Parts: sequence; structure tokens; C-alpha cells
Amino acid sequence: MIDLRSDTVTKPTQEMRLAMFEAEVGDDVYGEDPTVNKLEEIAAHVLGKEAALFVTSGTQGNQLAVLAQTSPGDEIIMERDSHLFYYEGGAASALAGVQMRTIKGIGGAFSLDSLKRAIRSDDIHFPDTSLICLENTHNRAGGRAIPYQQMRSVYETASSFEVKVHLDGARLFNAAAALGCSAEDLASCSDTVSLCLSKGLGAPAGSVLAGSAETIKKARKWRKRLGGGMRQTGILAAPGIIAITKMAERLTEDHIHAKMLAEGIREIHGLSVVNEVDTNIVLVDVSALNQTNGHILEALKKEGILAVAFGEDVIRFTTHYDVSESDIQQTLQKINNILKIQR
Ligand SMILES: Cc1ncc(COP(=O)(O)O)c(CN[C@H](C(=O)O)[C@H](C)O)c1O
Repeated sequence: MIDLRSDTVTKPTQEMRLAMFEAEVGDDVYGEDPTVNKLEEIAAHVLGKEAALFVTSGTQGNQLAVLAQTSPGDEIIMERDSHLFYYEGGAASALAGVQMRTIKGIGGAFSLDSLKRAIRSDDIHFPDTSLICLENTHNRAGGRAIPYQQMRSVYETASSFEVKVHLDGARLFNAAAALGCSAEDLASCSDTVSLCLSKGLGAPAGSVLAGSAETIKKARKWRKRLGGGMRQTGILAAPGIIAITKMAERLTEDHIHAKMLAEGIREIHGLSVVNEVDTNIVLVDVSALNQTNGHILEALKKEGILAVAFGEDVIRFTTHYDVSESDIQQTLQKINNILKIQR
């Protein structure tokens, strides 16, 4: 199977498995797991923040950022197709008791004007706006890397209104690689930043949330309240250290593979690539084939190719560590075979 459903499917490398086996561990609830402590220290340093917290997932990282920086009844602002709004089960409302206000962006980024209009003034009828959430790269915008300057101006606007900013950096290193800047540069445009270790960086599980020591202390308490205080988690932190220190430099390979896939698909009659493909995600519109994307996905699966539906007529292909150049060539061949048979 060539699994292009997501970069969440990456499996740990041999080096990671060995590190898991050899990991020094302790009780992390008491702050005594040396490997978790080392990962959190490295993550804080790499992201340019005072402190970091090892969390179970990107979703938990986002939700802890909301819980630690808002109060019930507040309003938080995010782009309409952001993961926090689209894919987290309404958790920000269910857990933090906040209302989510979305702004339709272009390429995953909303304009400063629309942001200023969305931030609430001090009126007894209004909720307080307490958090603005960014996402870079932006998944539903096709893994688009949002330029540093755009993030910087949002952060400056938010600061002028004394509103905090959280950056969902599930694929932050993909953004940094595409933009030619550092993860720290991008993270500097936020008060908190979450980073997935388990996507393109290849760790088996987990994310880190980084921010001020005060905010991370609050997030740690919320993680405990939610039952996320784990014990000898050094076994999972050890591959996380490899992920954050060694795996980012190879992400451009995934981006090259995604571009190869997109170029090949553009030559196939009836298919159109609908995103810029500046990182590891390719969004393909199949509507001209007059078939549902479900049918196409089924036919692909029979040929050993896995991908996911992304709305009505779009299929998402995501490249990652476990997808090689020959996998891309094979995928293109199999797509051609399927469409020839169906013509
Ligand atoms: C931008 C962003 N932020 C957060 C998350 C959540 O990470 P996890 O909770 O799955 O670890 C994801 C996962 N994205 C997954 C995927 O792309 O296959 C699915 C959609 O949840 C994400 O893309």
C-alpha cells in the first residue's frame, strides 16, 4: 500500500525505536522523567519560548493553548477552515466554554481588516476576544505556508488590542522549509505554538506546546485535569527528540515528491490540482470525471493507493517520510490506469 492519506501515518524510524528501547524514564507527573524534560527543553529552545509541554496530540496542544489563555464566555477568532474549528469536535466550546468566531481567509490567512472588524470592542453586550488562532502550514488551504510578514502583522495587530495569539504549528517545520526561515521566526509571531512530532517529523505520537513559563504552567495543570498527566513517557519523548532535532531537514524531500505528484497529475486529462503545492499536500479536483471522489478513492485503494476525500469533489494526497520517489511514479501510473479503464 502507498499510504498518501496523511503524514500522520508515518512510522518511527529504526533510530527512534532504539531510542524508545533505551530511553531513561521517570514519573513525569512528578517532573522526574529525564527524557521528557530534555524534549521539553529542546522544544522550548527550538521554538524560542520560555517553556514547553509534551502533549498527546496536536488537538490536545491546541486545546491546552485555548484553556490556558481564555476564560469561559470569551470569543476566540480563527480562520474558517482551520483545524481548531473544522476538525476538533467543537472542543474549544465543550472544554474551555469559549465561542469560536471564524473569518474566511484566502489561502488560509485572513486580512487585517477582517481581523480588526472581528475583534470585539468593550461593550457589555459583547464577549471578550481573548485569543486569535493561526495555522501554518494551513491544512485545508492545501498545506499552504503563510508568509512570515503576514503572521507578523497579525501578531502586531493582536498585541495592539492586547489579544493573545496561538499558532497551530502542526506542520510548522514544513512551513519554515517552504519559506526559507526558521521555525523560531514563525513561532515569534505567537504567544503559544503547538508542533506535531508525529506527522512529517516521524515520531510515533505526541506534540509539544510552547509559550511563556506562566502559560505552560497553566497548560500543564489543564493537561492533568484532563487526565493527560502520564508517567514514564520518556519512551515516547525519546523519538520526539529525534523528530525535532533530526527530521526537519528532510522535509524538502516530501515537498519535492508532492510537486512531482502534482506535475504528473496536471498532465492527466480530467484532473486538476487546486492548490499551489508549496509543501507536502496535493489537492486534486476530480469533478470533471463525473464521479464522486468516493468512487475514485475506492478504485485507488484497489490499486494499492490510499488517499482521503477533502470536501465533495477533492481528494487530498499527502507525502511524507514513508513515501519514496518510486511510490510517486507508481501512484501516477495507477491513476492513469484507473482513468484509462474508466474511459
Ligand atoms: C493543522 C493541524 N492541526 C492539528 C492537527 C491535529 O493533530 P492530531 O490531534 O491528529 O495529532 C492536525 C491533524 N490533521 C489530520 C490530517 O491532516 O490528516 C486530521 C485532519 O486531523 C492538523 O492537520
